[in-house]
Amino acid sequence: MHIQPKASHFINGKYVEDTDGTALPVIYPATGETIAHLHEATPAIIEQAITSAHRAQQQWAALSGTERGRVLRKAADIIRERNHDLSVLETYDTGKPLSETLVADATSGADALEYFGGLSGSLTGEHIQLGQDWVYTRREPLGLCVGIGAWNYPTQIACWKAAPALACGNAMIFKPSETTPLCALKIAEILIEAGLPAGVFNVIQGGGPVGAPLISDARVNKVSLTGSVPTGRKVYAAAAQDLKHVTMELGGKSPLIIFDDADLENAVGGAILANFYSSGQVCSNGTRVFVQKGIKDQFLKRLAKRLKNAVIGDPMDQATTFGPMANQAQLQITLDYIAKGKAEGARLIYGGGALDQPGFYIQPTVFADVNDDMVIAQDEIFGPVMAVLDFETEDEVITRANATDFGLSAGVFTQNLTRAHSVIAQMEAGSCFINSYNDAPVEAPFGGMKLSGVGRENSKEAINHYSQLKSVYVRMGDVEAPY
Ligand SMILES: NC(=O)c1ccc[n+]([C@@H]2O[C@H](COP(=O)([O-])OP(=O)(O)OC[C@H]3O[C@@H](n4cnc5c(N)ncnc54)[C@H](O)[C@@H]3O)[C@@H](O)[C@H]2O)c1
Repeated sequence: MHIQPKASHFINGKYVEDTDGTALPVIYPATGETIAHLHEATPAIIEQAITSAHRAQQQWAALSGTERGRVLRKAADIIRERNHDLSVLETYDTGKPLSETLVADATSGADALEYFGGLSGSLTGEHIQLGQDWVYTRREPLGLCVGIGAWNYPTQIACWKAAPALACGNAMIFKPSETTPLCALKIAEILIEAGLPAGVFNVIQGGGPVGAPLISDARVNKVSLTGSVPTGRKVYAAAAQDLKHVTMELGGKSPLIIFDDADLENAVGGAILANFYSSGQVCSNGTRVFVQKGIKDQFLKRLAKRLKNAVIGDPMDQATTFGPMANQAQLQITLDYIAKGKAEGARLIYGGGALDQPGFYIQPTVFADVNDDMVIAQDEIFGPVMAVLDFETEDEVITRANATDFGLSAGVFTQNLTRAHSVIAQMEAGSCFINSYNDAPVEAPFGGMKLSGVGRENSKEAINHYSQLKSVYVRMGDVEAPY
């Protein structure tokens, strides 16, 4: 297993290095050790990536959808064959336990490539008869797309963006998060091995200073960002200068509503999945857990008991179910929020501190008796901190659940399915769950309302965000001009 990649960037089908770029250490979150060194893209690297992607796009778009799809499906097969190695790499990049990465990262990326590879041969326009004249539509690619990733799901994010973009005949330059630069390079390598023409998918490294010039380049037609709301505002504003297409997958502070009549074990399990998977670093997490008063005490008791079963430790040990945070900065942000929660008077019922060992480890943490106006109930923490809030009535909880500028996800646990559908229909959120939480199959649209995003990833809907329609009017008779 080679952790140090052959070079920092992957452009025009090859690894490329430019050591003039600022050094980017890759830190293994479980130990704090530096495991690889990469370099931020220089202006020369950025130009090389844009030139090669721009050139390769037209050749790629000229293939039939079926031919493009074959490449994507082959890449999906290779990813599945190498799932173990790719999962180990994802664990090195993020610190997430192997027990998670083996089932949720490369496999999810392969699902996206397989799904969009299957769809690409069926992308068609329409024929609209208008008397003897007619209109037909052509579904055309946007051109050159830029993908910018967050650090929590580096393989999945690269594939969720690349798969629909490439299926539609676009080229892509993907810039992973500067803290998790390794996995996207492997995806680029695999796509070439699967037959993708050189230059159609490129990876360059760096932070905001590398992302910004990509967005402002006139040859770029679309930007798809996964990141925080503040970054989303900047990227959206930069893209707006040239009215470029955007997809924005941003942050959240999602509500999970548990009614008295919920199945207790399922509700507790849902709350655990909604807060502690990937050590809480999931955008759609249901971190405001509204629990109806009648079930509250039992819920907290069972939750605390089940949390004791979390196995915190070496992420490479498959028995481990809770790994470190992805980086030191995020660990500190999370600890600061825990301190705020204590200072605000929330009742700490589980966890609450960092682990005294190397690496960025923190305990899964639960606060009860949280009020709507506490900072821990309002801000996205992006760490393993659950805020439990009490409620009494359905109307009350709907109003309080929606009282946020975010709108990524929402969940409800109840055995009354009429109520479940009615409550979910009133949630101002894009990705919702009934008696479940955080399922993200490629067949389902994924994305947020309000400040949580623009556009949708996955499902047939993503095709609309990586292609544009041209309509062509065809006159069969003579042109009748007024003069
Ligand atoms: N909705 C989703 O699908 C989803 C998924 C995962 C994470 N997220 C969100 O991502 C955030 C955590 O990730 P993060 O800390 O990496 O986010 P971030 O906003 O700090 O960075 C995201 C990406 O944007 C790049 N970037 C920063 N400034 C830029 C600029 N001016 N121009 C271009 N690119 C720029 C970064 O280098 C990084 O690659 C959380 O808010 C989380 O909710 C959302």
